[in-house]
Amino acid sequence: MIEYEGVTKTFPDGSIAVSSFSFQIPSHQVVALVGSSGCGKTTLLRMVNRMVEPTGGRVLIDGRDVREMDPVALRRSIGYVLQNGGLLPHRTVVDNVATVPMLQGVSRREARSAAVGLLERVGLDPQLATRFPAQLSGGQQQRVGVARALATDPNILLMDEPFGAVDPIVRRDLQDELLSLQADLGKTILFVTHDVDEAFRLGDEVVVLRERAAIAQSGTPASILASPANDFVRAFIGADRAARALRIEHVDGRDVAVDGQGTPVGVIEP
Ligand SMILES: Nc1ncnc2c1ncn2[C@@H]1O[C@H](COP(=O)(O)OP(=O)(O)OP(=O)(O)O)[C@@H](O)[C@H]1O
Repeated sequence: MIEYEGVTKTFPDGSIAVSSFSFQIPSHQVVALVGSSGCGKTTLLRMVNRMVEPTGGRVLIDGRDVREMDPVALRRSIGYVLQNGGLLPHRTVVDNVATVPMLQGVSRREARSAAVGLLERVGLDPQLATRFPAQLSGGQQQRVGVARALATDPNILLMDEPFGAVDPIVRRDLQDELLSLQADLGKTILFVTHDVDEAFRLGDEVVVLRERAAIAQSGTPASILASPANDFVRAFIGADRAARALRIEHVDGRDVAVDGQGTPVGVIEP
């Protein structure tokens, strides 16, 4: 479990990125932090692996204050996926995935062979393993980023807008892939996005943030959709969502779900 206890971050220039944020991320769950640009999502994420140190409050992992942990060991024990992949440009795909395990003492051969397995696992053709990152599409690079984050078999994955830079179809594929990996692996995942649909699709729980990481609402996607806590959440989860509000029509003895524009979107099973 990851716990934020009254966490605050004031940067040296006086800007307050996070003000008194408290939240618990249960183990083996995906929690999606969603909010507009600049609301403090990345700052929150980076506090877990100590890339940002809070100026107040504490972050605990399984009851232990992260400040008591060695930052390098901590970072190596937590998977981190960034929007642009964050891959090392001068190393091949397979070596990008194998590097951290090798730093941890795994032999080159073993690390490379595990890396190829992981690349397959995230849906990447193993033939691409000897390419360099620049020779891959954006979506393929993100898959490598996920494989690399998983290479040390961490309990925690931090994902910062990992699918933000790819087209909607590839994005959807990557989301599916993550959901299927998570069904097998059961990691504790903290996922940052500004896209409400993505947050609702991936999060077991969603935290809607406003400026300075104030929690506007948290809960399951269904509970937030069913009863937005206030006008901010209502506006944030999308004016267009009202247009998408579904209704049931009876057609040929079956219940068909129809959206706000009258487009049938599916059949309701009895
Ligand atoms: N090193 C820094 N020094 C000063 N201010 C910073 C620093 N890093 C972030 N901030 C400020 O803190 C606030 C939160 O930034 P953060 O990157 O956490 O937001 P975000 O929600 O992740 O935004 P985005 O979605 O645009 O990445 C912003 O106002 C930002 O300008």
